[in-house]
Amino acid sequence: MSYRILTIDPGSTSTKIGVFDDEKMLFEENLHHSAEELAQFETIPQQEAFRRRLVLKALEEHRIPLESLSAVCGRGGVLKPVHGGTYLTTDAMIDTLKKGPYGHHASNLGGLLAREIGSALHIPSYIVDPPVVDELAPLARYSGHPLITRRSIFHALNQKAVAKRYAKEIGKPYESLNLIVCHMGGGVSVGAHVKGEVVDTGNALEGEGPFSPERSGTLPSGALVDLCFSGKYTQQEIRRMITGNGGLLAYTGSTDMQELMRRAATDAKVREVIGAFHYRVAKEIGAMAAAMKGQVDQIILTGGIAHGQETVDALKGYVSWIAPVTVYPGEGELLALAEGALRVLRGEETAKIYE
Ligand SMILES: Nc1ncnc2c1ncn2[C@@H]1O[C@H](COP(=O)(O)OP(=O)(O)O)[C@@H](O)[C@H]1O
Ligand SMILES: CCCC(=O)OP(=O)(O)O
Repeated sequence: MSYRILTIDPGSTSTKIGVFDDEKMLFEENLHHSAEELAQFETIPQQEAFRRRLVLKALEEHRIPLESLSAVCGRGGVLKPVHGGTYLTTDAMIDTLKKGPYGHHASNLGGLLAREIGSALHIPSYIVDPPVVDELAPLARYSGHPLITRRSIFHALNQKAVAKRYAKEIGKPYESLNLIVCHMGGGVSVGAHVKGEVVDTGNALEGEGPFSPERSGTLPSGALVDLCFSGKYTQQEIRRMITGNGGLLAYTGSTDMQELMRRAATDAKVREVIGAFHYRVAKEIGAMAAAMKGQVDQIILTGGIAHGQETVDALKGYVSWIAPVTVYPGEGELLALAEGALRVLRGEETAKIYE
Protein backbone atom coordinates (compact mmCIF):
# COMPACT_ATOMS: atom_id res chain seq x y z
CA MET A 1 0.00 0.00 0.00
CA SER A 2 1.28 3.46 -0.90
CA TYR A 3 0.64 6.73 0.97
CA ARG A 4 0.74 10.38 -0.15
CA ILE A 5 1.79 12.77 2.62
CA LEU A 6 1.65 16.57 2.69
CA THR A 7 4.41 17.93 4.96
CA ILE A 8 4.46 21.49 6.34
CA ASP A 9 7.38 23.24 8.07
CA PRO A 10 6.50 26.83 9.03
CA GLY A 11 9.35 29.23 9.80
CA SER A 12 9.30 32.85 10.94
CA THR A 13 9.42 34.20 7.37
CA SER A 14 8.49 31.20 5.22
CA THR A 15 6.46 28.01 5.03
CA LYS A 16 8.33 25.05 3.53
CA ILE A 17 6.06 22.35 2.12
CA GLY A 18 6.63 19.02 0.41
CA VAL A 19 4.49 16.22 -0.95
CA PHE A 20 5.76 12.64 -0.73
CA ASP A 21 4.58 9.39 -2.26
CA ASP A 22 5.92 7.17 0.49
CA GLU A 23 9.55 8.34 0.91
CA LYS A 24 9.73 9.78 -2.63
CA MET A 25 9.42 13.56 -2.76
CA LEU A 26 7.11 14.74 -5.57
CA PHE A 27 7.90 18.42 -4.99
CA GLU A 28 9.00 20.87 -2.34
CA GLU A 29 8.44 24.58 -2.24
CA ASN A 30 9.53 27.41 0.03
CA LEU A 31 6.66 29.89 0.30
CA HIS A 32 8.14 33.23 1.40
CA HIS A 33 6.10 35.70 3.48
CA SER A 34 7.17 39.34 3.46
CA ALA A 35 7.36 41.34 6.69
CA GLU A 36 4.46 43.50 5.40
CA GLU A 37 2.28 40.42 4.79
CA LEU A 38 2.89 39.09 8.30
CA ALA A 39 2.60 42.53 9.95
CA GLN A 40 -1.20 42.38 9.56
CA PHE A 41 -1.32 39.60 12.20
CA GLU A 42 -0.87 40.35 15.87
CA THR A 43 -0.08 36.78 16.88
CA ILE A 44 1.49 33.73 15.23
CA PRO A 45 -1.70 31.56 15.37
CA GLN A 46 -3.60 34.32 13.52
CA GLN A 47 -1.39 33.61 10.48
CA GLU A 48 -2.85 30.10 10.08
CA ALA A 49 -5.61 30.85 7.51
CA PHE A 50 -3.28 33.10 5.46
CA ARG A 51 -0.57 30.42 5.26
CA ARG A 52 -3.14 27.67 4.65
CA ARG A 53 -4.46 29.47 1.54
CA LEU A 54 -0.89 29.63 0.17
CA VAL A 55 -0.28 25.93 0.89
CA LEU A 56 -3.51 24.92 -0.87
CA LYS A 57 -2.66 27.20 -3.83
CA ALA A 58 0.78 25.55 -4.15
CA LEU A 59 -0.86 22.09 -4.17
CA GLU A 60 -3.17 23.25 -6.96
CA GLU A 61 -0.25 24.67 -8.96
CA HIS A 62 1.58 21.35 -8.63
CA ARG A 63 -1.60 19.51 -9.69
CA ILE A 64 -1.91 17.51 -6.46
CA PRO A 65 -5.64 16.69 -5.99
CA LEU A 66 -6.55 17.18 -2.33
CA GLU A 67 -8.44 13.84 -2.35
CA SER A 68 -5.18 12.06 -3.24
CA LEU A 69 -3.61 12.92 0.16
CA SER A 70 -3.47 10.18 2.81
CA ALA A 71 -2.27 12.37 5.72
CA VAL A 72 -0.86 15.77 6.64
CA CYS A 73 2.15 16.20 8.90
CA GLY A 74 3.38 19.51 10.32
CA ARG A 75 6.43 20.58 12.30
CA GLY A 76 5.44 21.72 15.69
CA GLY A 77 5.36 23.26 18.13
CA VAL A 78 6.10 24.64 21.61
CA LEU A 79 3.92 22.23 23.61
CA LYS A 80 4.44 20.92 27.12
CA PRO A 81 7.54 18.68 27.28
CA VAL A 82 6.99 15.35 25.47
CA HIS A 83 8.94 12.25 24.50
CA GLY A 84 10.12 11.91 20.87
CA GLY A 85 7.83 10.34 18.26
CA THR A 86 4.80 10.96 16.02
CA TYR A 87 1.78 12.60 17.66
CA LEU A 88 -1.79 12.71 16.38
CA THR A 89 -3.12 16.26 16.50
CA THR A 90 -5.72 16.49 19.27
CA ASP A 91 -7.97 19.22 20.65
CA ALA A 92 -5.63 19.55 23.65
CA MET A 93 -2.65 20.04 21.33
CA ILE A 94 -4.45 22.61 19.20
CA ASP A 95 -5.49 24.52 22.32
CA THR A 96 -1.86 24.67 23.53
CA LEU A 97 -0.53 25.69 20.10
CA LYS A 98 -3.08 28.50 19.88
CA LYS A 99 -2.72 29.85 23.41
CA GLY A 100 1.07 29.35 23.65
CA PRO A 101 1.41 28.79 27.43
CA TYR A 102 4.82 27.14 26.86
CA GLY A 103 6.04 29.64 24.27
CA HIS A 104 5.43 31.09 20.84
CA HIS A 105 7.33 29.93 17.77
CA ALA A 106 6.44 29.68 14.08
CA SER A 107 6.46 25.88 14.41
CA ASN A 108 3.22 26.19 16.44
CA LEU A 109 1.59 26.77 13.05
CA GLY A 110 2.72 23.30 11.85
CA GLY A 111 0.23 21.48 14.03
CA LEU A 112 -2.49 24.07 13.40
CA LEU A 113 -2.12 23.87 9.61
CA ALA A 114 -1.92 20.07 9.61
CA ARG A 115 -5.05 19.81 11.72
CA GLU A 116 -7.10 22.31 9.66
CA ILE A 117 -6.18 20.73 6.32
CA GLY A 118 -6.46 17.16 7.63
CA SER A 119 -9.88 17.59 9.22
CA ALA A 120 -11.33 19.33 6.15
CA LEU A 121 -10.24 16.29 4.10
CA HIS A 122 -11.18 13.72 6.81
CA ILE A 123 -7.62 12.34 6.86
CA PRO A 124 -5.26 12.01 9.84
CA SER A 125 -2.92 14.83 10.81
CA TYR A 126 0.28 14.53 12.85
CA ILE A 127 3.30 16.33 14.20
CA VAL A 128 6.70 14.61 14.65
CA ASP A 129 9.47 15.26 17.20
CA PRO A 130 8.40 18.79 18.20
CA PRO A 131 11.03 21.22 19.57
CA VAL A 132 9.88 20.36 23.12
CA VAL A 133 11.01 16.72 22.97
CA ASP A 134 12.32 16.25 26.49
CA GLU A 135 14.50 13.25 27.28
CA LEU A 136 16.83 15.12 29.67
CA ALA A 137 18.66 13.11 32.32
CA PRO A 138 17.76 14.19 35.88
CA LEU A 139 21.10 15.93 36.49
CA ALA A 140 20.75 17.95 33.27
CA ARG A 141 17.61 19.62 34.65
CA TYR A 142 19.48 21.53 37.36
CA SER A 143 20.02 25.19 36.48
CA GLY A 144 21.74 26.36 39.64
CA HIS A 145 18.63 27.70 41.36
CA PRO A 146 15.51 25.74 42.45
CA LEU A 147 13.17 28.40 41.04
CA ILE A 148 14.53 27.78 37.54
CA THR A 149 14.47 24.33 35.92
CA ARG A 150 16.36 23.77 32.67
CA ARG A 151 14.16 23.00 29.65
CA SER A 152 14.80 20.97 26.53
CA ILE A 153 13.79 23.10 23.51
CA PHE A 154 15.85 22.30 20.46
CA HIS A 155 15.83 21.25 16.81
CA ALA A 156 14.56 17.80 17.77
CA LEU A 157 13.11 16.93 14.37
CA ASN A 158 16.30 17.56 12.40
CA GLN A 159 18.67 16.38 15.15
CA LYS A 160 16.86 13.03 15.48
CA ALA A 161 16.55 12.69 11.68
CA VAL A 162 20.28 13.17 11.02
CA ALA A 163 21.25 10.97 13.98
CA LYS A 164 19.04 8.15 12.60
CA ARG A 165 20.42 8.76 9.10
CA TYR A 166 23.98 8.36 10.40
CA ALA A 167 23.01 5.19 12.29
CA LYS A 168 21.41 3.75 9.15
CA GLU A 169 24.45 4.61 7.03
CA ILE A 170 26.82 2.75 9.36
CA GLY A 171 24.34 -0.14 9.80
CA LYS A 172 23.79 0.23 13.56
CA PRO A 173 20.65 1.04 15.57
CA TYR A 174 20.34 4.69 16.69
CA GLU A 175 19.64 3.24 20.13
CA SER A 176 23.14 1.71 20.26
CA LEU A 177 25.09 4.93 19.59
CA ASN A 178 26.40 7.95 21.52
CA LEU A 179 26.27 10.99 19.26
CA ILE A 180 26.67 14.76 19.63
CA VAL A 181 24.47 16.55 17.09
CA CYS A 182 25.02 20.25 16.42
CA HIS A 183 22.29 22.06 14.42
CA MET A 184 23.35 25.46 13.08
CA GLY A 185 20.57 27.44 11.36
CA GLY A 186 18.76 30.63 12.41
CA GLY A 187 18.87 29.02 15.87
CA VAL A 188 21.66 26.75 17.12
CA SER A 189 21.27 23.70 19.34
CA VAL A 190 23.67 20.98 20.46
CA GLY A 191 22.31 17.67 21.77
CA ALA A 192 23.90 14.73 23.60
CA HIS A 193 22.20 11.67 22.06
CA VAL A 194 22.92 8.72 24.33
CA LYS A 195 21.53 5.38 23.14
CA GLY A 196 18.60 7.03 21.34
CA GLU A 197 17.73 9.69 23.93
CA VAL A 198 18.75 13.36 24.01
CA VAL A 199 19.91 13.38 27.63
CA ASP A 200 21.27 16.93 27.52
CA THR A 201 20.60 20.04 25.44
CA GLY A 202 19.20 23.47 26.32
CA ASN A 203 16.50 25.99 25.53
CA ALA A 204 17.80 27.02 22.10
CA LEU A 205 14.78 29.24 21.60
CA GLU A 206 15.37 31.51 24.58
CA GLY A 207 18.74 32.21 26.06
CA GLU A 208 20.69 28.98 26.36
CA GLY A 209 23.63 27.52 24.48
CA PRO A 210 25.85 29.20 21.88
CA PHE A 211 24.76 32.41 20.16
CA SER A 212 23.23 31.92 16.73
CA PRO A 213 22.50 34.13 13.70
CA GLU A 214 19.47 35.67 15.47
CA ARG A 215 19.72 34.58 19.14
CA SER A 216 22.00 35.59 21.99
CA GLY A 217 22.28 32.14 23.58
CA THR A 218 23.39 32.11 27.23
CA LEU A 219 24.14 35.58 28.61
CA PRO A 220 25.94 36.41 31.88
CA SER A 221 22.98 36.52 34.27
CA GLY A 222 24.13 39.44 36.46
CA ALA A 223 24.65 41.72 33.47
CA LEU A 224 21.29 40.63 32.06
CA VAL A 225 19.53 41.51 35.33
CA ASP A 226 21.18 44.96 35.23
CA LEU A 227 19.89 45.50 31.69
CA CYS A 228 16.38 44.39 32.68
CA PHE A 229 16.24 46.89 35.56
CA SER A 230 18.09 49.74 33.85
CA GLY A 231 14.76 51.31 32.87
CA LYS A 232 16.02 51.63 29.31
CA TYR A 233 14.26 48.61 27.84
CA THR A 234 10.79 47.09 27.93
CA GLN A 235 10.35 43.40 28.69
CA GLN A 236 9.55 42.82 25.03
CA GLU A 237 12.73 44.61 23.92
CA ILE A 238 14.87 42.46 26.20
CA ARG A 239 13.18 39.33 24.89
CA ARG A 240 13.90 40.45 21.32
CA MET A 241 17.57 40.94 22.26
CA ILE A 242 17.63 37.29 23.30
CA THR A 243 15.55 35.85 20.45
CA GLY A 244 15.24 37.58 17.09
CA ASN A 245 17.73 40.44 17.38
CA GLY A 246 20.61 38.77 19.22
CA GLY A 247 23.71 36.87 18.15
CA LEU A 248 25.32 37.52 14.75
CA LEU A 249 22.58 40.02 13.89
CA ALA A 250 23.32 42.15 16.96
CA TYR A 251 27.08 42.12 16.35
CA THR A 252 27.09 42.57 12.56
CA GLY A 253 23.61 43.60 11.35
CA SER A 254 23.14 40.34 9.43
CA THR A 255 21.89 36.80 10.06
CA ASP A 256 23.28 35.58 6.76
CA MET A 257 26.46 33.60 7.36
CA GLN A 258 27.27 33.49 3.66
CA GLU A 259 27.18 37.28 3.45
CA LEU A 260 29.24 37.54 6.64
CA MET A 261 31.87 35.18 5.25
CA ARG A 262 32.22 37.51 2.26
CA ARG A 263 32.43 40.59 4.50
CA ALA A 264 35.00 38.86 6.71
CA ALA A 265 37.50 38.94 3.84
CA THR A 266 37.91 42.71 4.34
CA ASP A 267 36.37 43.37 7.78
CA ALA A 268 38.42 42.23 10.79
CA LYS A 269 35.53 42.81 13.22
CA VAL A 270 33.20 40.50 11.28
CA ARG A 271 36.03 37.95 11.05
CA GLU A 272 36.39 38.01 14.83
CA VAL A 273 32.63 37.63 15.42
CA ILE A 274 32.55 34.56 13.17
CA GLY A 275 35.56 33.24 15.07
CA ALA A 276 33.67 33.79 18.34
CA PHE A 277 30.66 31.93 16.91
CA HIS A 278 32.85 28.91 16.09
CA TYR A 279 34.53 29.11 19.51
CA ARG A 280 31.19 29.21 21.34
CA VAL A 281 29.67 26.32 19.35
CA ALA A 282 32.82 24.23 19.90
CA LYS A 283 32.68 24.86 23.67
CA GLU A 284 29.10 23.56 23.73
CA ILE A 285 30.14 20.40 21.89
CA GLY A 286 32.91 19.98 24.46
CA ALA A 287 30.40 20.40 27.29
CA MET A 288 28.24 17.61 25.83
CA ALA A 289 31.32 15.38 25.50
CA ALA A 290 32.00 15.89 29.22
CA ALA A 291 28.34 15.10 30.02
CA MET A 292 28.85 11.84 28.07
CA LYS A 293 32.12 11.09 29.94
CA GLY A 294 33.94 11.17 26.62
CA GLN A 295 32.02 8.14 25.29
CA VAL A 296 31.21 9.76 21.95
CA ASP A 297 30.99 7.66 18.77
CA GLN A 298 30.49 10.56 16.34
CA ILE A 299 29.89 14.30 16.15
CA ILE A 300 27.35 15.39 13.51
CA LEU A 301 27.20 18.93 12.12
CA THR A 302 23.95 19.95 10.40
CA GLY A 303 21.74 22.96 9.50
CA GLY A 304 22.30 25.63 6.83
CA ILE A 305 25.58 26.90 8.30
CA ALA A 306 27.09 23.40 7.98
CA HIS A 307 27.18 24.10 4.21
CA GLY A 308 30.06 26.48 4.95
CA GLN A 309 33.48 24.85 4.64
CA GLU A 310 35.12 27.51 6.89
CA THR A 311 32.73 26.65 9.72
CA VAL A 312 33.19 22.91 9.26
CA ASP A 313 36.99 23.28 9.20
CA ALA A 314 37.01 25.58 12.23
CA LEU A 315 34.82 23.23 14.28
CA LYS A 316 36.82 20.17 13.27
CA GLY A 317 39.92 22.01 14.46
CA TYR A 318 38.33 22.46 17.89
CA VAL A 319 36.52 19.15 18.44
CA SER A 320 37.85 16.34 16.26
CA TRP A 321 39.97 15.14 19.20
CA ILE A 322 36.65 14.14 20.83
CA ALA A 323 35.31 11.95 18.00
CA PRO A 324 35.19 11.84 14.19
CA VAL A 325 32.98 14.47 12.57
CA THR A 326 30.23 13.81 9.97
CA VAL A 327 28.58 16.71 8.14
CA TYR A 328 24.96 16.62 6.90
CA PRO A 329 24.45 20.20 5.68
CA GLY A 330 20.95 21.69 5.55
CA GLU A 331 17.97 20.10 7.15
CA GLY A 332 15.95 17.04 6.26
CA GLU A 333 12.86 18.16 8.09
CA LEU A 334 10.27 17.58 5.34
CA LEU A 335 11.45 14.00 4.77
CA ALA A 336 11.61 13.46 8.54
CA LEU A 337 7.95 14.56 8.81
CA ALA A 338 6.92 12.22 5.99
CA GLU A 339 8.83 9.32 7.55
CA GLY A 340 7.21 9.98 10.94
CA ALA A 341 3.72 9.85 9.40
CA LEU A 342 4.60 6.76 7.32
CA ARG A 343 5.80 4.81 10.39
CA VAL A 344 2.33 5.27 11.90
CA LEU A 345 0.34 4.69 8.69
CA ARG A 346 2.28 1.45 8.08
CA GLY A 347 1.65 0.28 11.64
CA GLU A 348 5.36 0.29 12.56
CA GLU A 349 4.69 2.77 15.38
CA THR A 350 1.56 3.85 17.25
CA ALA A 351 0.77 7.55 17.13
CA LYS A 352 1.23 9.14 20.53
CA ILE A 353 -1.54 11.23 22.07
CA TYR A 354 -0.85 14.67 23.54
CA GLU A 355 -3.05 15.05 26.60
N1 LIG B 1 26.82 27.62 1.76
C1 LIG B 1 26.66 28.19 2.95
N2 LIG B 1 27.73 28.55 3.68
C2 LIG B 1 27.59 29.13 4.88
N3 LIG B 1 26.41 29.41 5.46
C3 LIG B 1 25.31 29.08 4.78
C4 LIG B 1 25.36 28.46 3.49
N4 LIG B 1 24.08 28.24 3.09
C5 LIG B 1 23.27 28.73 4.06
N5 LIG B 1 24.00 29.23 5.07
C6 LIG B 1 23.53 29.91 6.29
O1 LIG B 1 22.64 29.10 7.01
C7 LIG B 1 21.81 29.96 7.80
C8 LIG B 1 20.37 29.51 7.64
O2 LIG B 1 20.27 28.16 7.97
P1 LIG B 1 18.87 27.37 7.89
O3 LIG B 1 19.13 25.99 8.43
O4 LIG B 1 18.31 27.51 6.53
O5 LIG B 1 18.06 28.23 8.94
P2 LIG B 1 16.52 28.25 9.35
O6 LIG B 1 15.84 27.07 8.64
O7 LIG B 1 16.58 28.12 10.84
O8 LIG B 1 16.04 29.59 8.90
C9 LIG B 1 22.02 31.37 7.29
O9 LIG B 1 22.86 32.09 8.17
C10 LIG B 1 22.71 31.13 5.96
O10 LIG B 1 23.54 32.20 5.58
C1 LIG C 1 14.87 25.51 19.19
C2 LIG C 1 13.47 25.40 18.78
C3 LIG C 1 13.34 25.26 17.32
C4 LIG C 1 13.92 26.42 16.61
O1 LIG C 1 14.47 27.34 17.20
O2 LIG C 1 13.81 26.38 15.29
P1 LIG C 1 14.33 27.53 14.30
O3 LIG C 1 15.81 27.68 14.48
O4 LIG C 1 13.95 26.97 12.96
O5 LIG C 1 13.59 28.80 14.65
